[in-house]
Amino acid sequence: MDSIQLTGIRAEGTHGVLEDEHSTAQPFVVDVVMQVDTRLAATTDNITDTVDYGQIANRIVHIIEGEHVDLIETLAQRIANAILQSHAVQQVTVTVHKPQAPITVPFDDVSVTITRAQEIESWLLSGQTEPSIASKVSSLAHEQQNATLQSTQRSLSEHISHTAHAEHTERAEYGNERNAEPSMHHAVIALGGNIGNVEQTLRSAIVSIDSIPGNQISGISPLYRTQPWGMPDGTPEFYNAVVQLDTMLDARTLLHTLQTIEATFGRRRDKHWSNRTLDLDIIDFDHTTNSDPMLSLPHPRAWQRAFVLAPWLALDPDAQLVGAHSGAVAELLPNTPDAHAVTLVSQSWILGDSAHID
Ligand SMILES: Nc1ncnc2c1ncn2[C@@H]1O[C@H](COP(=O)(O)OP(=O)(O)OP(=O)(O)O)[C@@H](O)[C@H]1O
Ligand SMILES: Nc1nc2c(c(=O)[nH]1)N=C(CO)CN2
Repeated sequence: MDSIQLTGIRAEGTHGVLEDEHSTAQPFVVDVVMQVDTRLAATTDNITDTVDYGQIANRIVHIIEGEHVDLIETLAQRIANAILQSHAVQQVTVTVHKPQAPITVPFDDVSVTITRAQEIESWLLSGQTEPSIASKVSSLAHEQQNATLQSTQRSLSEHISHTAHAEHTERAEYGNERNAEPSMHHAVIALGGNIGNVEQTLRSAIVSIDSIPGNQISGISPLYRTQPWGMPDGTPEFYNAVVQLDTMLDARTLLHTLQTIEATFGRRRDKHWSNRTLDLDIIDFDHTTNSDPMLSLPHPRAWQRAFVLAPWLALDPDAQLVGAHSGAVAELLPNTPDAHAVTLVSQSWILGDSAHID
């Protein structure tokens, strides 16, 4: 198997058993070896067919600088979990060095090395769940994941062959370049829901999106708890997040894929703005604009929704909305009616370690 190696990633963190280590940052250095089949990428020369090592480096720094843990074993596990979010990585070996560890004799370095392989449940579950429950949930998650992937891929290939027949003369629009070489697009997708175990659903939905051939999730926002926007009093609160996606799909195929994933997670479309298990909206696609009601770009209501703008801003402080209500997301956010109705739940929810959500 091919491997991609990233060594000497450095950042300061407050990890350690001693009280003083909880407050005084010290350096941690991380090396990773990722097992990736690079043959497809070498043929297509396309980053979405491999792993983006720049993204991996950012994830590692985010974890080192993030929430305190006592042990470098735990830190290594969190880093492995975060790397295995990229499904191109089949196995990863993580070494965490702590060169200034509080050891009272002269020493060069202390480190831990772990090897973990790709298993969906390795990052869907925190390892903090009670083991018997964990194994049940993990196999359910796995089954649901496989079912989602198969049904989405089936639906996607049907959609592609249908549209290829029906619309072969159509002009290229918002990334729908039927006669051109496929190219890479950048999308921002909002996720939300207010029925069931939404946190788990959102995590699984992200895996599903990332699993579609040609897709690579490149950024995941923190998780927010949000008051229902434009919905009657008594509506259960929502959880919302935003992801950035590199995709070879055109915008319409991407929307179709997202709707198939919504359906697999039990989304019903009986009423407008109704309670839902999962909602996936395309907020931005290559900064293009389009007024087709079937696919409006950017999303026509994003500019007035803190439940979209707050996670987007947390993910990308320079985010810009294009179109009729264009502007920096940082400037649009304070003017939204729900600006004070969004609460940060967790930065690292995707790793499965946020506070319990009922
Ligand atoms: N940018 C977009 N992202 C997702 N759906 C869109 C977009 N633009 C238009 N649509 C269309 O909107 C229709 C309704 O979508 P959906 O059921 O997700 O709406 P909603 O979540 O209830 O409301 P809202 O669109 O205000 O968030 C979809 O069938 C889809 O064709
Ligand atoms: N807080 C919150 N409110 C909403 C949401 C949502 O995701 N979060 N989605 C809606 C329709 O898409 C309507 N209202």
